[in-house]
Amino acid sequence: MKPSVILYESLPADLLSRLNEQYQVTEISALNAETVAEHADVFRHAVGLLGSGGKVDQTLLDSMPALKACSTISVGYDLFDVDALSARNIALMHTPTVLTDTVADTIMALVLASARRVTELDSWVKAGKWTKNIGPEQFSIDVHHKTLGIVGMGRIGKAVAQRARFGFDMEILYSARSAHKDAEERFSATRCELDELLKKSDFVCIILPLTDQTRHMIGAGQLALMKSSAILINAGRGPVVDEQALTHALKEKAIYGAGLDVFEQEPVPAQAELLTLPNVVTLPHVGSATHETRYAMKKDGVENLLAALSGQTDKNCVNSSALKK
Ligand SMILES: NC(=O)C1=CN([C@@H]2O[C@H](COP(=O)(O)OP(=O)(O)OC[C@H]3O[C@@H](n4cnc5c(N)ncnc54)[C@H](O)[C@@H]3O)[C@@H](O)[C@H]2O)C=CC1
Ligand SMILES: O=C(O)C(=O)CO
Repeated sequence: MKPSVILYESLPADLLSRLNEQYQVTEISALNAETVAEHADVFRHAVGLLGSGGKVDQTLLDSMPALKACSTISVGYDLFDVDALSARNIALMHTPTVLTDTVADTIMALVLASARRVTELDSWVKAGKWTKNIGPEQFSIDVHHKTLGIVGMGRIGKAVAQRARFGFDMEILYSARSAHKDAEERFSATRCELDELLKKSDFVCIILPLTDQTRHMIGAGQLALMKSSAILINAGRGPVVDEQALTHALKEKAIYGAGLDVFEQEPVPAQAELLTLPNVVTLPHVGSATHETRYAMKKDGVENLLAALSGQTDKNCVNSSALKK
């Protein structure tokens, strides 16, 4: 009998058949307490777990004594208890390379849409309000030649810097725990403290992972440092920004606007005050969600799981250094 793998995200037929060649695959609708209880026996025997969006914590691991590898169809892995996985010698695989450019494109879309009021004016035109020549009420602000501050100068941060520098002639500032000489050389990026970045930037782009250190890194105090003409973009994880403080800053016009792909609670509740504000552009966490990139992520996810289950964790493994070979 083939060893068992649990799949909690749908796969295209070609990728599913690659898994099926070697493993008995059980597909579940989502990873949660109900599906774990429903398929308790499969969870007890499964050696692999593939999907995205479910919490993989100690409670889940206790129900999976045979688990050898998890493969998340995402680059972010904040839903995983990495220490608990490493303590059990379970590999955690992710998809860090295939989505970088797509997410950077989404971030530039948020920069442009929020600065040039694309969605707001689109609604205005469609509502039949364009009845005479436009005036200053419809004017917006320039993106080109402005200063972009990047908080999270990793793979995606650098891809954003590249677009901003060479596509829009923007000055690039970044704040980071250590210097990124490659970004300084390629994009003439200047490293500075977070406070200075917030004070000087016309656009503040947050593309950080969610960790104990980054949770609410941007709160009322940080927003107060930003220029009243500046725009905040968050495409990392929602809880990095204190949403209540952001709502207040936008309402008071303490900052010009925001572009958000991620929220403290997802899906963002329909009654959230944030959604009533004209100076915020919202997306439903679609940073990587193009047909091409979502296929590439799923392919990576399958290949990562197959590799990890055959003992290969040299590529795309979050906790390779903690694993006993
Ligand atoms: N909106 C979306 O659909 C997507 C969101 N993401 C999010 O973006 C994050 C970043 O992705 P990548 O650029 O591929 O990751 P990365 O690991 O290449 O970059 C993250 C950067 O943040 C820095 N960082 C971490 N903690 C920090 C701290 N406390 N202070 C300052 N800098 C800190 C790291 O040193 C690194 O340079 C992911 O972890 C994920 O949460 C990623 C893909 C899609
Ligand atoms: O990969 C991630 O971390 C996402 O948020 C979705 O692509």
